[in-house]
Amino acid sequence: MKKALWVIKIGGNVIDNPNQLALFLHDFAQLEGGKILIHGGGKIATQMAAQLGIETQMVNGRRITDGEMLNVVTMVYGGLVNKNIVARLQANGVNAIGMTGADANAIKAVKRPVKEVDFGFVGDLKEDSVNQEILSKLIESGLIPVFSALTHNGHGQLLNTNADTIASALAVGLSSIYETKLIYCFEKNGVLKDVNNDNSVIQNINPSFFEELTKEGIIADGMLPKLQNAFDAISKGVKEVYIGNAAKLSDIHQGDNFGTCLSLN
Ligand SMILES: Nc1ncnc2c1ncn2[C@@H]1O[C@H](COP(=O)(O)OP(=O)(O)O)[C@@H](O)[C@H]1O
Ligand SMILES: CC(=O)N[C@@H](CCC(=O)OP(=O)(O)O)C(=O)O
Repeated sequence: MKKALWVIKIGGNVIDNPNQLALFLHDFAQLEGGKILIHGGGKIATQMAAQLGIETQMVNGRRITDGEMLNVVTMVYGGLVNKNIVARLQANGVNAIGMTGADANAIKAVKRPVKEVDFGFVGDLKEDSVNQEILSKLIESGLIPVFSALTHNGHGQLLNTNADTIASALAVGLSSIYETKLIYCFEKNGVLKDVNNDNSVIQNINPSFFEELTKEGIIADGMLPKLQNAFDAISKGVKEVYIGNAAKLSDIHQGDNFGTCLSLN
């Protein structure tokens, strides 16, 4: 029987809130078994870029990343955010190790081809992007990898890669070794019928319902790529995918109490 592995993504709005982040990291530390954390930080990168006089442009939930913006996201995701999270996890008794895709050649990406939009230094992931061997070695040695939203192309180029996509690729890539459970944590209670009403959680979503909700405009903005990545993971062998509130991570063992559950049927 395969061992269980939690693959947990924490969103940018929680990272930007010190109290919520502290609570989440405390609960993450209590989760038993193998685990990986993936963090975003898009909101902080946008703020930092603005302070440097660099304008942010997002298309379909992805950041246009020219050379200057790549420098900003490398400093923010790979430095400021990643190292703070690692230090706080260490303080919670978790032997965390900060990672980008370049470290230990953990995740290789290809620069997104230029079509209607030139995204610049943005990386797309492929089926074989995740280095299962090195990651399972890290995990089996008792380390807890903490990934930022950066990958590399194997030729010296760092690439900015959506953190939801990295989480999905890690869950898929490691599913041949572990029974992976992918959990997207953010500041709301789940996928909501009314984005302003945290009591309107939709408990189950399958692909046809997803299509319906998208057409009706109920699912929009950053929730769109999150759900696309979530369904991609399930269709490629990830057993469980949930989207819910970072503050309720300790409920995850009783699946039904945690946000929105995604399934193929
Ligand atoms: N139906 C929905 N339910 C919940 N959030 C939604 C929905 N539609 C759009 N959103 C928006 O999507 C955001 C989450 O996406 P994003 O900001 O990219 O999060 P993260 O940083 O966690 O990946 C929420 O903060 C919310 O504003
Ligand atoms: C290519 C691309 O868009 N990368 C994302 C990576 C960060 C991220 O995903 O952060 P959140 O999870 O906080 O949104 C970005 O730069 O915004």
